[in-house]
Amino acid sequence: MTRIALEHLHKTYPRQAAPALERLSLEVEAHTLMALLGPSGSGKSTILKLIAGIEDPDQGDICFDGQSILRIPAHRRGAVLMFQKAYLFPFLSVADNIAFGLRAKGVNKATIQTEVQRMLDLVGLPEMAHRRPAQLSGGEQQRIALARALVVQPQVLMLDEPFSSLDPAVRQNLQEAVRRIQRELGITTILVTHDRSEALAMADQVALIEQGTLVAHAPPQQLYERPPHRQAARQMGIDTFLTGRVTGTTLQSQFGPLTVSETPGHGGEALYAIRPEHLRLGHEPGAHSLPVTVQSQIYRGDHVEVQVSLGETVLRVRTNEACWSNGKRVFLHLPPEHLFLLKLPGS
Ligand SMILES: Nc1ncnc2c1ncn2[C@@H]1O[C@H](COP(=O)(O)OP(=O)(O)OP(=O)(O)O)[C@@H](O)[C@H]1O
Repeated sequence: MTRIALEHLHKTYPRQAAPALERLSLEVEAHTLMALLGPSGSGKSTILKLIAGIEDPDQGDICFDGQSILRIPAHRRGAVLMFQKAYLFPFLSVADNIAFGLRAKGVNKATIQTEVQRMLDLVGLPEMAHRRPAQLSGGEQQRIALARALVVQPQVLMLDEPFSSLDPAVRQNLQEAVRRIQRELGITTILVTHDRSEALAMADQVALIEQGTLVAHAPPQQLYERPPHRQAARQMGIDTFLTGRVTGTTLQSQFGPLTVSETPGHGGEALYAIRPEHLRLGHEPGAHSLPVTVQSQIYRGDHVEVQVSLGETVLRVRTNEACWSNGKRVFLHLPPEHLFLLKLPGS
């Protein structure tokens, strides 16, 4: 039942010119999973380190259910952290690894035994109690690390890229397990990732972090389908932006006139975006098309990524056909219903 509030967090590491976090505020509702998504070095792990008490903020506050935790020592905050590597104790059995935190708390032997088995069942490895970490696969080690983190019944679970060293099948399997367990226990969880699909698949809310600041946060589908501004749209994989004035339903874009169905309600400059999978390529012009030149085509199994140039601008199109030869003049279709408005910078 823990709601986390990060309030104007500011952190500059010693001998660093730029702050790792710049007055960042964010709330994580109780029982939910918040994914922090952002490029390398954007400050995601620093947020976890501040919550865990590994580092202290220069300014700002961190509250659990309205109470500041900054004066509470790290080991009493009830926040556990799981990393990319499992860091299990190699000479202890799986059961002893999981029991470690309970022994440190002086919990009696019978309770420890029950709790360890409960955790092994929870992470789907009920028969593994007597194995050593070296006898487990990478995915199994991560499940044991999760069991070890959860056995102490923490208030907050923090996951720092816990799946990034695993192969895709194991990774998906563990993502699903973590999501199931998180929901079952209702534990407030923060997941750090730079994998967009992972954030979208797992989170109740996704927070986009860039250069130590919060760019946007919203439920995954909302953020993916309607990012609020260009910066968020870029992080959601969009790179086709159109600007210009709208008269009636015609956008006088930098590439030529285009029909839009959503209009800004003012006569000034407007900014539109369209997802790569909503762009269409064709050999014939149409009502909502622009002439482009094919630059390259990359076959990606479930889709083909085609890069086309429109004057100086290069755009990415996601299609199902691999028939676009380099240098060919074709037509890029922009369905009006998929062109959506973004906030203009400073608005
Ligand atoms: N202990 C430290 N001392 C000095 N600078 C640090 C330290 N830890 C992090 N930084 C710097 O702070 C910034 C934010 O780092 P942080 O690890 O929080 O980013 P991140 O988004 O988690 O990156 P990644 O995805 O690569 O793990 C980076 O510029 C990094 O170099």
